[in-house]
Amino acid sequence: MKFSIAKPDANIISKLNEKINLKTKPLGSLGLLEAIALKIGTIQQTLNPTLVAPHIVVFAADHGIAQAGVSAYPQEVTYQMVQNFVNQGAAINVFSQQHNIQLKIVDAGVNHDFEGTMQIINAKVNHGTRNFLKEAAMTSEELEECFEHACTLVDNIQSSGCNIIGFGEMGIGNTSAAAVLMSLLLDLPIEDCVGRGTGLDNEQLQHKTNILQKAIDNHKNAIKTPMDVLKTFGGFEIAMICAGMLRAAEHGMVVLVDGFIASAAYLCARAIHSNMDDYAIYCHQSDEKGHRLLLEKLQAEPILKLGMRLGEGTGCAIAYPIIQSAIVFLNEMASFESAGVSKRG
Ligand SMILES: Cc1cc2ncn([C@H]3O[C@H](COP(=O)(O)O)[C@@H](O)[C@H]3O)c2cc1C
Ligand SMILES: O=C(O)c1cccnc1
Repeated sequence: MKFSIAKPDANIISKLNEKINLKTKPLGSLGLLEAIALKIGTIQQTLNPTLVAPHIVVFAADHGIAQAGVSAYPQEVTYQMVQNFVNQGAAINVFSQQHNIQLKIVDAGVNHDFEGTMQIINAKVNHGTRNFLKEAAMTSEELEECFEHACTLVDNIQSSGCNIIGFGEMGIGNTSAAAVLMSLLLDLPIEDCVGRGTGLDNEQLQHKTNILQKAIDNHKNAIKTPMDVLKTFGGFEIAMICAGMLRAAEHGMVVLVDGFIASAAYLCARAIHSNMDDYAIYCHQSDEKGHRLLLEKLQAEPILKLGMRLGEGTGCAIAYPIIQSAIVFLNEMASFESAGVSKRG
């Protein structure tokens, strides 16, 4: 599948900077809010950007690698949490509701049959991936299916008017997949990428690291492209987030990047299309060990650092009102001239 993501015209940057600098404040004093306003203005090619119909899409899927004892929780938590999403009980439910963000829950490949639960979008590719310690997590056809589902979904959301979208995930074992993606796509030792996920102790963390190193060794000769990495070690939810981000960028939408797992999907997306970076806002720095280094490698300054390590898109939801503040100051604050305030001498 090919994505055509335009490089936003940089001509507007000087005009946006001028507008930002003429606001009644010392130069640069709104810090990261100024960078966010500049980025969204550039994406939308306007001095008066808007945020319309914000959405968060949570993709859920199971992982064969969970059989290797790499998570502190059992696999059935994935489907139980999907039911919790439907019943409005999860963290992402309450935060999305708090900020008027529309939430969509997608079964990307959970090892459970939901039997037509209305509120779940059915994009099930399989009942979980295969165990990548032994074989590739998915087939090329399954990966392609993930891309198709995600693109259709983002097309539908975009045609409802949405211009800002975040992606979340649920899948026991997915910090393992994400750690391998990070290690291979950023060429870093696996030890620097592996973390405690849902809460492993030191011994379990060492086991997880050993397993992931073994898995990398088993497949390393077969991996050449970012799509190979995604197919071999990814999850259905991670592949759908990757494709969803690419499609959203293609539509000129603002893409909100959540925590460690969503960021690993983002690494795949930017490896597939280098213009992806122009559309991304990094919502928070997760407490999962590899995330600080991942963001550092992207030279990304996250909006928040709250010690959160949950996923589900919660970082996107929590950061959203701050992004709104960036838009509000750009559109509504007075300028030195309109307010009759003297400029710097
Ligand atoms: C109750 C519960 C709710 C969650 N919501 C997100 N995750 C997060 O934890 C999982 C990844 O961690 P690991 O790789 O260690 O399994 C993912 O499902 C992620 O979304 C949760 C985990 C649990 C247990
Ligand atoms: O940052 C995340 O996305 C994360 C970290 C730990 C567990 N689940 C998700």
